[in-house]
Amino acid sequence: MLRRFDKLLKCNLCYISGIHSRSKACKPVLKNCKKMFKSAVFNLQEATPDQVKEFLNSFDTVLSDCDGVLWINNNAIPGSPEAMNYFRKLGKRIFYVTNNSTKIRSDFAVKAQELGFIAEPEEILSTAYLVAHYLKGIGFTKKVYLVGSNGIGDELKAVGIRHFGVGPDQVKPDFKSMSPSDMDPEVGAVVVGFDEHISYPKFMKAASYLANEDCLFVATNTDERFPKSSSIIIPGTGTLVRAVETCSERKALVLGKPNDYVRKFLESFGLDPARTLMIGDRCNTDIEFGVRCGFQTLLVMTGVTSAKDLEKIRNDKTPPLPDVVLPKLGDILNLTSS
Ligand SMILES: O=C(O)COP(=O)(O)O
Ligand SMILES: [Mg+2]
Repeated sequence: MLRRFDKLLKCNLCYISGIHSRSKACKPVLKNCKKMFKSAVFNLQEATPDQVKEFLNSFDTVLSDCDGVLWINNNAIPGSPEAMNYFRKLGKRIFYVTNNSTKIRSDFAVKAQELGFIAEPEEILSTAYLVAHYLKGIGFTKKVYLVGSNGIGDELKAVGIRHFGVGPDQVKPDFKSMSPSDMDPEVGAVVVGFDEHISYPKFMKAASYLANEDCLFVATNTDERFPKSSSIIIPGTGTLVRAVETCSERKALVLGKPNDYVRKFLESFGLDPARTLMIGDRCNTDIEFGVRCGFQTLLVMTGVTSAKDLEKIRNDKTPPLPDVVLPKLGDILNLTSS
């Protein structure tokens, strides 16, 4: 028999697929479904204390996105450390799954700890780490031309892969004077991650290496923007990846959420998808990833995807909607104490 909370989720799915009113399973919870007509996803704040309890009992593993769920830049989102630590106290296994490539795992763990989260480097799954793991896994022995930061560079170094390219390019007085002698014949892969020193010469080099079809093209993620704390837009890594794809006329192998490499990597931990919760602030990466993996999904509204975006996604039916939504992760604590 379906539990009450499962029924709610089912109704949500029925509604999205447009067969809500014909589904018998929905009838017992039509009252709740009416609320969903407004919000399109189940707002956990509208759950009864028993439903919240059931929700908390319905997963053993929590995968949380970082930027926009746990913190923005170097500031914790109020309540997020307490909520994550509460999950841990309940005995949940925790993984921090971030598309961010600017740090090695141990530095991410230090950042998390400084912001109040209990975190170990082994619990961090960042795209810098994934790139090194991927290249090592395929036995890559050549050099990497890296459009990215030291986060990726240090992870590559840790697995014995040579790389160069971090930091500002040595721009010649006239960029058109770049010649084949400026290219390193040992390069066998171009890796693109977040690079605050991105420049025209870097695009020229990346595209020129990629003109050799044996040269691998790997990217960390395609997030369009970082979550913002003011009206200033901070372009995300997707901006750079799409630019290199354009000038190289090739498609990158993208390792970060929502792509398959993260799922394959997590498989080694033996997670039960039905009892895993993916928390995110972005529907086209975090929630899409959770849905592809068969996880439960929780969207918080402290990062990229806004209520207005959700409405648009509901109409366009893409990317997938989350199962449940909360204004911020810390709100879960208020629901459990009532
Ligand atoms: O760095 C990014 O673009 C996003 O990082 P996130 O996956 O932790 O939100
Ligand atoms: Mg995020």
